[in-house]
Amino acid sequence: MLRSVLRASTTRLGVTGSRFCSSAADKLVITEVDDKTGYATVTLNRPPVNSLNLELLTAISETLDDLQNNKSRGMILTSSSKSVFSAGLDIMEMYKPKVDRMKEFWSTLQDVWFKLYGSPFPTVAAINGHSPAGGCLLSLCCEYRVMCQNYTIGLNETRLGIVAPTWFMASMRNAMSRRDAEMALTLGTLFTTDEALKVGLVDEVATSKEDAIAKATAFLDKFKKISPQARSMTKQALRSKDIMELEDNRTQDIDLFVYAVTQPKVQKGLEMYLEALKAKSAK
Ligand SMILES: CC/C=C\C/C=C\C/C=C\CCC/C=C/C(=O)SCCNC(=O)CCNC(=O)[C@H](O)C(C)(C)COP(=O)(O)OP(=O)(O)OC[C@H]1O[C@@H](n2cnc3c(N)ncnc32)[C@H](O)[C@@H]1OP(=O)(O)O
Repeated sequence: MLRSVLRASTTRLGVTGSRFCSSAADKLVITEVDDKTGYATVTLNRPPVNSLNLELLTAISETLDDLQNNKSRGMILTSSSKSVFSAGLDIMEMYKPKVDRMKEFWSTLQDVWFKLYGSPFPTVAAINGHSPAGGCLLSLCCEYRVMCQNYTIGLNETRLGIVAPTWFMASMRNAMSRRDAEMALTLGTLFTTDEALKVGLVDEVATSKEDAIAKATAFLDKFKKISPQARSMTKQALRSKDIMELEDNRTQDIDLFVYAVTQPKVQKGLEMYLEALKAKSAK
């Protein structure tokens, strides 16, 4: 039985700050905690495609703080959309950008990655829709991925003429073999659910969102008899090299992002990609 909305952070209009929930529907991130298990289901709620803009990333970051402060027993990350988990970074944050906002945007994405990839509590992504690029990254930060049938997932940055940062790559390498990660990253492969299962990009396939949540819960249940402290220390030790690498290079990483994305050739590529997306959605 879902008990409470721990916190529903940041309204969809992008007002920074937080309010305790009145109506969850207008929140960018909805958090519900199950009374019995103590697990939090965190639902991304930025229609139509949960593209990750500064406001949504801020809401995710605040939610992860809340879960950590409340000593969460586990988190299931999912989406309110019927067909998209997350369309990745909001391309509008990168197309004709204002540099100050762009820096804040990237720094907030880094925060989300630190908090999710390094979270002390166990995390599962219930991927109930397409999950390209930044959407795939969010799921890769989790320890386990359950994906519904007939969607696509992958780090497809090279298809947009951009390069996935090294910490995106490290997250993928943590889930699948180095060889498969290299092929996937260089080709910008978007895997179908079944293909993703074969290469280990996802761990289980589900028949519906409910089935995905049930499987995610079963994964979290596996830790019932394991010491939470031993579990989290083990996870963090395994991931610490990747985390320290970005910690040591945060500013350079932001500068590189700004430099790369503001290149005229990259801007042109983003413009064409956006046009193609809009033309497709207009059909
Ligand atoms: C070694 C390292 C060296 C250097 C590295 C240094 C720097 C790195 C520099 C940059 C790194 C950037 C990393 C980027 C990561 C990203 O995440 S980029 C985003 C990639 N995302 C995608 O490619 C997905 C695009 N979207 C889709 O494919 C589809 O929308 C979908 C399959 C997700 C869903 O399909 P549909 O349900 O059919 O929905 P529509 O396509 O009709 O879309 C509805 C609506 O939403 C708009 N939209 C979709 N995706 C985005 C997006 N990502 N951002 C902004 N807007 C998006 C789409 O245009 C439609 O809009 P309208 O036409 O309705 O206005």
